[in-house]
Amino acid sequence: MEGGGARVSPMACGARRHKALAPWRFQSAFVRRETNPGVVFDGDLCGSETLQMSCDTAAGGGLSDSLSHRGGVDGELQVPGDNEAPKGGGGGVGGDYGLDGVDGDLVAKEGDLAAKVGDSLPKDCEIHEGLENAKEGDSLPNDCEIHEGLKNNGITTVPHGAKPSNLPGLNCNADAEERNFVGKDCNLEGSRTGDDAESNFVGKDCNLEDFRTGVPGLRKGRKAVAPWRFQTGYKPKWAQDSLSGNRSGETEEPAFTVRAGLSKRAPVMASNRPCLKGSASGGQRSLKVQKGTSPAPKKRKVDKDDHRISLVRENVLTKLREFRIIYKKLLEEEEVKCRGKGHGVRPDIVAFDIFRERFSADNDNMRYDGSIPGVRIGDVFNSAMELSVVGIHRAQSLLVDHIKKKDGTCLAVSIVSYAQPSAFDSFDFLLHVGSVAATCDQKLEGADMALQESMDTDTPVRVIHALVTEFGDDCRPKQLTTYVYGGLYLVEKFHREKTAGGQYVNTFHLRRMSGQKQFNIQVLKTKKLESFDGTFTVDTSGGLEKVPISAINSISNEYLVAFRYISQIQYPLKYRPDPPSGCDCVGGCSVSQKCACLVKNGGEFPYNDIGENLEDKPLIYECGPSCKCPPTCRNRVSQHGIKFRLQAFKTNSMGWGVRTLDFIPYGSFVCEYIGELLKDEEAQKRKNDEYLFAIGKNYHDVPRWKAQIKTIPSLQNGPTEDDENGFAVDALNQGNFARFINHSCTPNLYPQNVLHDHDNISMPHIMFFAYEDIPPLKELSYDYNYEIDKVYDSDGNIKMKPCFCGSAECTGRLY
Ligand SMILES: C[S@@+](CC[C@H](N)C(=O)[O-])C[C@H]1O[C@@H](n2cnc3c(N)ncnc32)[C@H](O)[C@@H]1O
Repeated sequence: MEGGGARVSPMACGARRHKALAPWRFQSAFVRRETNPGVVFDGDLCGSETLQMSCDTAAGGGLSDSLSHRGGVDGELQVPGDNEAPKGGGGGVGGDYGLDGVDGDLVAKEGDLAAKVGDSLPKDCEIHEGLENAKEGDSLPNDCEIHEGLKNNGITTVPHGAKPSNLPGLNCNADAEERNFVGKDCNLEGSRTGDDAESNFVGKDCNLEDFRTGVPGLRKGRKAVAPWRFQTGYKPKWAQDSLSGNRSGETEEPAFTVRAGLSKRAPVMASNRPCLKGSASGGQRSLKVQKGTSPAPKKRKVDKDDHRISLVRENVLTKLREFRIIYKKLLEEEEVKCRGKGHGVRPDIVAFDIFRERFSADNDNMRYDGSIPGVRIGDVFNSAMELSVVGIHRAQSLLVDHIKKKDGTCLAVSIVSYAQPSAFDSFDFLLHVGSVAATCDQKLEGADMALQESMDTDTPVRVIHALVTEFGDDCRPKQLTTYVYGGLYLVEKFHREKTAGGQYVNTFHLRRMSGQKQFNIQVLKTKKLESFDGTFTVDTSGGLEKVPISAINSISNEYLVAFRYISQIQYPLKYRPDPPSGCDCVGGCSVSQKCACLVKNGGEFPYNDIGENLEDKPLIYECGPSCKCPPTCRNRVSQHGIKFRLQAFKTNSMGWGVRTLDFIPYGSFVCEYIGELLKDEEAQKRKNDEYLFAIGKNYHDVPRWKAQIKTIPSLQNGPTEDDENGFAVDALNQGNFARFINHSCTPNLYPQNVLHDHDNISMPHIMFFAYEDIPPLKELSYDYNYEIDKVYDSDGNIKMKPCFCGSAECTGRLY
């Protein structure tokens, strides 16, 4: 981190000194891409398909996936277990995962995935009772048992006697997570009953209390006025282009575009981001604005094949979206239940049942071997249930999914591989360790026999890589599993190896079929904790956040810089705002009841019925402490704090950054920018302005807010003195993890002005919302909105700083 920053002599700019000095960065006021009706699916990225499918999907609709909410709660989701990721776990997390490159989402490296004996599995497996869709011997190996209680989760095959460490993604602790699908004969009891399952999906102790409550204030910054960075009220360039029709970067033209009907949600592809023509909030981006260089949009020819393909793809994405919506709703219900009494049934399983009812016909008719139309190599799935939803691997099938042919023989059609790639491994070759035979004479059975049949008949097998990220510490190790579709493989050969224990292990060699798209994603390294050579902090918030905020540095031994962690804005005594007047909606707020808070919002709920803010607004009034409505009121969203698991991590070129470990649906509240409230003059005097965020100044700067402003009573009077001389939040010495969120020219967050605990529009809360669906492991970013060539040092010289966001739309300079 550099100190000093954009210091400017207060007088350097004449009357509006701040303006000249500071390119105020970080403005909200941006336009959602949803305004662009088209949904674009990404094409190749670096020679490979991207991991954005899940995003796309969600783009359409919505919802949160298992990961997200699991995290939501206590971060207990992932179960740890002393088992480590199998081979290659890699080396810790690290690197600039999200920002460098569009889809840098997940990332992994190539690796020979070299599975070792026991790697992906087992032998005497047990299927816990209640597994409705799995029958004994179904997809599994020898000597399997079925235990009670586990319904449909396809999860529980566990090898007798196998060490946890042999089972990637397997958790044997009480916290255990079932989603890894592997299971082991360990303590899944809880899971069966749903107890531990909840840990995985809702957070262990169901700390979902405030799961979807409010959002705090919002702010606007006036460009001219605000000196520093971090102002709300700005519109990313691509967002603007989406309105204007301009776009750039044709080289990143998506493979195809779906024009209709995906959903209310905005497209998410980075490649579809048009070039910005000028900032909605006043043209901060002087370079672009001055030059007016936005190229005219090029029309892409879409032929019939493209159209057909896009429809198929759309169908897949729609299913996934539907599933996520169902799942999200169930999570919310689960949250309510948790508040009341105990745990319920795993929502992902229930969601899948509901989904199946709705889409049963489709699934039944689904072609089941070979590639699945509409599913692309590199597509990312957030849970095993999602694999089933799109048809690449049935939920009840554990590691190997197989089908019965007419002649009665079984054919393996897909494998979920938990072999973790290491740094130099290749995805081209895969070893799958099947069941363990008691004697060398024993016949192949179940899934192993199906794999042999696939080998004999040259039947391609879909391979889904289950990438396990460990992110806890020794005491509370946790895992995050993300599934990436790797393409078709052929089973080349199989052999039996004698283990030290005298048993024979069925080992299958699979080779990736040539001619497929490269599978070159980088995988978050999942190094064994004990050999991790970086630094790791379990919770940088020290328990102040509902969800722990871990910090990891896998590129050096440097710990997160010291600062005082606070979870609420620090108001100097003299500026402490008064509590607002509240509404009287005892039974809950509604537009028809003329809720006083909704009236302040212009007569409408600012959020949709699942708490999403789908479009930035000049200001949002949430219900607050004086209101009579319950905490579950739909008009309380950002005030309930973070619900996604987020992690500070050391990037290669931008210092520390923040990434999500969960899937974050578009429109979701992510976090607040917390720090010390300062008057502008005071902020100007601070030597280090790297963590300053100008607030409350830009309500009237955004042309497209004009209509909305007319409906918000508090903004009727036009710019006030405070617009010129307002406040800033400084997170340098005290703040929350949001201080580590880096800038990107194609950000995935936007700041929103929100008020809930006071009514002073010059000091709204800065609440970040997801500008798009954000997949797990993606770095979070927002646009600092610096005005190029308008940042000065203390001698009045223009300061320049290169931008390392890595976006295709990068302007090259931070300021
Ligand atoms: C609010 S801090 C963000 C957290 C910071 N990376 C850290 O380690 O504390 C802003 C500073 O991060 C760095 N930074 C953020 N985004 C950047 C980008 N896209 N390119 C280069 N540096 C960036 C710059 O040094 C900037 O002044």
